[in-house]
Amino acid sequence: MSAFGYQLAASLAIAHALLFLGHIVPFLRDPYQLRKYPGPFLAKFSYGWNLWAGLTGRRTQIIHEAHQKYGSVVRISPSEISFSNPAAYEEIHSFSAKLAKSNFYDSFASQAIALRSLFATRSKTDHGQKRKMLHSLFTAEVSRDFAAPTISIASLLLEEWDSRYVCESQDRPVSFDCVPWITFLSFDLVGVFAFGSSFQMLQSQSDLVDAPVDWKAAIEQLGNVGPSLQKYPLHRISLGNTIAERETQNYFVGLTPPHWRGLMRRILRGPVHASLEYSGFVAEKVLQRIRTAASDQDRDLIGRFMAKAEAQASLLSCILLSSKEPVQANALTAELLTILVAGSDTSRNTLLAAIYYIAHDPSVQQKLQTELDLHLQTSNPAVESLPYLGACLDETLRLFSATHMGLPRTVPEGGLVVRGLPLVSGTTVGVPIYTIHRDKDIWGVDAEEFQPARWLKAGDDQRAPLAIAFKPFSDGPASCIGKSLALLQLRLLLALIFQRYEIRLEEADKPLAVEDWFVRRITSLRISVRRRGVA
Ligand code: HEM
Repeated sequence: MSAFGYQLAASLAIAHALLFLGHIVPFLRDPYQLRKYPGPFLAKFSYGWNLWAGLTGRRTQIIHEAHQKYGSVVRISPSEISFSNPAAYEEIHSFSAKLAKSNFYDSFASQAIALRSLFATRSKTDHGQKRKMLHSLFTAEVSRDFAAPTISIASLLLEEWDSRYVCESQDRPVSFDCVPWITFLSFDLVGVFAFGSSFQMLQSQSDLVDAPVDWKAAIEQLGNVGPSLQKYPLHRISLGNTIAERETQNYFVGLTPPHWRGLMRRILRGPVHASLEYSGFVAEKVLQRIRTAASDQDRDLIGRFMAKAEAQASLLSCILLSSKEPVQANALTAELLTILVAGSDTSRNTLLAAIYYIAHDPSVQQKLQTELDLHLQTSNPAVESLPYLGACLDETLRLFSATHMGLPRTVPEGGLVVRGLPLVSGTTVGVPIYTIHRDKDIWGVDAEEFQPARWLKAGDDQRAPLAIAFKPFSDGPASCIGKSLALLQLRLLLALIFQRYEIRLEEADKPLAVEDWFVRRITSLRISVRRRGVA
């Protein structure tokens, strides 16, 4: 063997030895005292199993199957335990529990802006302060201000569907993929909520938006918001694809152990760039909106703008007007980076799933339509009080929670006992929402089936156990801040869509086409629509 051959063999031997020691030594030392817990063999030694499960796009299903195989406590990485018992949710996520978000959330901190959003904030104290500040912008009362814009934006969707897909002869319905339409709708709605104006995607039938070519210039400008802001050369980016790439990247990086994250980001160079472009886009939108309030003429415009109820309640307007401090453009941008995603992706996928489930069962669709016809007046759609509509939505959120994984939390100093098991400080714990939503002990033998009636049949004594195992919006201090808005909009949209159309699935025998990342993503849903009451 040549000298080079010896060198190569020696290097490989050292690399293998290091790799072996790097996994075996921690396993033998067992710093988290997790050796006694069952789980996939590789997960005992390496974070690779968890990352591999993520890369397959079926991680929640894989962890669900691991629970079926190993029981209610499963070790899914050298430092992480998954609990499938619904009672563990309360112990981990309640207000009295002291667990902070795990280092998974570091990956959701913007690479472009030093400040963290509420969602990515891990320190309990900082998170509590931010939450207190933002709370008043997400109350049920504020959400109700968005009912009117939701109806008017939804009517654009319905007009488009009427003109394109409702044909004279209902014998040959036109089938189409409704995913792009619901995507445009969701972005337009979150645009109104966040910036006071829609992205007009339904009008343009495109999710292309203008973003600064030089994203860094827009970010730098955030630190120096003056009356005369710089203009940037812009280019068109697909907001849907950019956000999808950003979210997938955040999810993979979050599943990677912290010391390997730099390498992972280098591997995911394309999505990392998409994420930075997205930051530039949001920064530019924030700057534009602040500029609207900055000059004399714009103050006038803002005055008129604020007179409109829906604009008055827009997130940005509230922050701008309620803040006594000078506007922190970078803090706003950090928050909006999350809210544009959290407010569109989750609702979009939930709405698509609800359309799928309701259309899948003609008897469910008919019952819903009977309720809508009896009680819904277009002028005043009091959707909050419609029980079957509420049951359809709850059942959708049960079977299809947009955020469905075990939301990882870190055991604090001093350790913690979960379900009677002592856990040492630093251990990561989670309860997969996907799995507790399918627990047969709670939901019955038909747990896998879409049965809205289960919510109406449940007597008062049965509601408490159901509530313990129903966490689509999570629970406790870091639960979904947008829950009221999401529920209001989803109820309205479902009511408007199903009162107008009878919907059929083109491929009713096929399961939903879903990709499983941090937010579950429906990739296609082909339907046909028939105007109700039209022969
Ligand atoms: C069906 C729709 C929705 C579902 C299923 C949902 C679900 C969730 C869940 C499970 C969490 C906890 C995540 C975690 O701990 O890692 C969460 C957090 C959050 N959601 Fe939602 N969400 C929805 C809609 C919305 C909307 C419409 C908004 C805003 C407009 C929003 C904004 C947020 C924010 C900012 C957080 C972070 C809260 C915190 O850390 O305190 N969500 N959501």
